[in-house]
Amino acid sequence: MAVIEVEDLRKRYGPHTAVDGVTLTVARGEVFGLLGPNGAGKTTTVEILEGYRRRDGGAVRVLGEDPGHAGRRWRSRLGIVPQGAQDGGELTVREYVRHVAGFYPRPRDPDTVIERCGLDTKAGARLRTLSGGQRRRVDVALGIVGDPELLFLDEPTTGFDPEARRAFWSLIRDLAADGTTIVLTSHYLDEVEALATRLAVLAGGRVVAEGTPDVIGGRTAESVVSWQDGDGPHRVVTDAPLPLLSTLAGRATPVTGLRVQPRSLEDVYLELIGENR
Ligand SMILES: Nc1ncnc2c1ncn2[C@@H]1O[C@H](COP(=O)(O)OP(=O)(O)OP(=O)(O)O)[C@@H](O)[C@H]1O
Repeated sequence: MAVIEVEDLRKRYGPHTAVDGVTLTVARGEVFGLLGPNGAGKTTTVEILEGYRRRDGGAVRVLGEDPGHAGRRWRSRLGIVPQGAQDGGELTVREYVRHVAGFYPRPRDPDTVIERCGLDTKAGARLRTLSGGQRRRVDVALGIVGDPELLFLDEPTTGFDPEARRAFWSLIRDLAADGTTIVLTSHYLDEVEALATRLAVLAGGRVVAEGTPDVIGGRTAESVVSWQDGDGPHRVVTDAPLPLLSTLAGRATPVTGLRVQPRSLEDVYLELIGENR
């Protein structure tokens, strides 16, 4: 069943068209990645889906309702980790997470959420004393404490150290395995590749590619063959790797470090946004 249905979504800011006919569907339990350069329209699109921004055109259904007219009950089914971090302040992490849990009809246990977000040693610390990455973890805790059916994550791991990022990935996988639908906006392509079951690339307010991370943008149509020999490292992008491999196999001098890989998501992404600039 579709949790998000967007048809020909449009949004203008004065003369500037920020979202120019976006159509997409997200099914229950998917981790849907939204990629695109700065200014592509990702946050505008997501804020319309969250009911925080009005659209100028198109049809949108989120959890069966139009976000432009949905009420508090509908909102309590969403979890949102927006781009900007929450304010600091005099509350402790535990006080703040408990406070926000109180807004939801069936919240998760705040202490378990704090622990899952790697904040147990900071539960008693005041928000203003946290590092940037720790504050971001509080944002994630606030986004999931309501036990949302649909979770929006806008660049969630900015400022995370590598260990915290891996722990976050495992948290997201657990949430998805429990049936939470997740929309993940990120500039970290490795993050999207690791987590997304499907993704869309936005450029200039339009969807320029959509698919699973392994096939998007014709990723599997070509392979990258790389190896080393006496002349140094080599890298060839080809749609026919087998003849090249058999040539390399027949060489008198040895070839080392031979690898055959699909094109990286980064290569494909840069090509897509370059074509649609
Ligand atoms: N409130 C606003 N008023 C005027 N223009 C806006 C407003 N919000 C966004 N825009 C413009 O709309 C376009 C899309 O912005 P948006 O924030 O949706 O992009 P984004 O893909 O989320 O970018 P980023 O990766 O930088 O977060 C940009 O050109 C931006 O300058």
